[in-house]
Amino acid sequence: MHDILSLDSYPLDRPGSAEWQALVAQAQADLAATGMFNLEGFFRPAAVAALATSLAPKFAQEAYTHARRHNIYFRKSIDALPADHPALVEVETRNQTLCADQLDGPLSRLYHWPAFATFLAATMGKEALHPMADPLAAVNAMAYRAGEGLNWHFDRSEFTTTLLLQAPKAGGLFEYRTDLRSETDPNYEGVARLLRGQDPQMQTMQVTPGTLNVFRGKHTAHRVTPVEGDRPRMIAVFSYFDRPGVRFTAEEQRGFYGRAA
Ligand SMILES: O=C(O)CCC(=O)C(=O)O
Ligand SMILES: [Fe+2]
Repeated sequence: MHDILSLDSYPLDRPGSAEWQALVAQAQADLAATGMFNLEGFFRPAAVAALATSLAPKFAQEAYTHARRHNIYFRKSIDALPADHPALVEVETRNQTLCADQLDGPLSRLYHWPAFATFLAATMGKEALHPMADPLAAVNAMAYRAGEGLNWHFDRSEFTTTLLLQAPKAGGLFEYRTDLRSETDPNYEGVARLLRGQDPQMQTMQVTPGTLNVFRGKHTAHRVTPVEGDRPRMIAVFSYFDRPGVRFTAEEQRGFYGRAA
């Protein structure tokens, strides 16, 4: 893994060592304070540049154009809400996705490296995390070209792990509103206010390519604003779960990837 990861700075290959424990403790402190942590330069700059270059033609030729209108919940309806409630207002998303079965190479290697899941589990205070058994969802790469983004949503999984591969010239900002809802309070009025663009607690995160970001997105609403300019924003998304064998349903696969596998 030394060829692609900065293991001198981020000793994921030495689980249990003092320096590994210090890194885990720092990540946990960041998560508690801000709902996320970033490891800047986690992926080596040369490796991340090479990966972006190698993925560009794949995006052009093979990617699924994910284009749809959806609400912040990615659900057709919410039992407690009338269909015209402002929390259900629809937004538009459009981006390019490469699925796990289209990604061999460094992203797949990292996803299946047991020490990566071990580290992520430790930061989350979990005994273990497991790769998905889903041939499409496990690890994805997404590209956002000019005018494309990912609109407001809550994640289905408790947290999301991403690696920025390429930054756009402008736009493509990651905007988020921490703890907009909770397990006990859906805060529909707060959701409506955010969607109206009137939430003063909305924040923006900017990271450099090669940064590993772990983000608690289940209750923190977030979006990627439309990219501007001719350099796409490219990002990898890694999905792990508490239990082994997790798969999307065929319907979920078709919704996200336009095909089932
Ligand atoms: O592209 C990003 O930075 C966000 C990705 C994201 O929110 C997701 O995959 O759920
Ligand atoms: Fe998300």
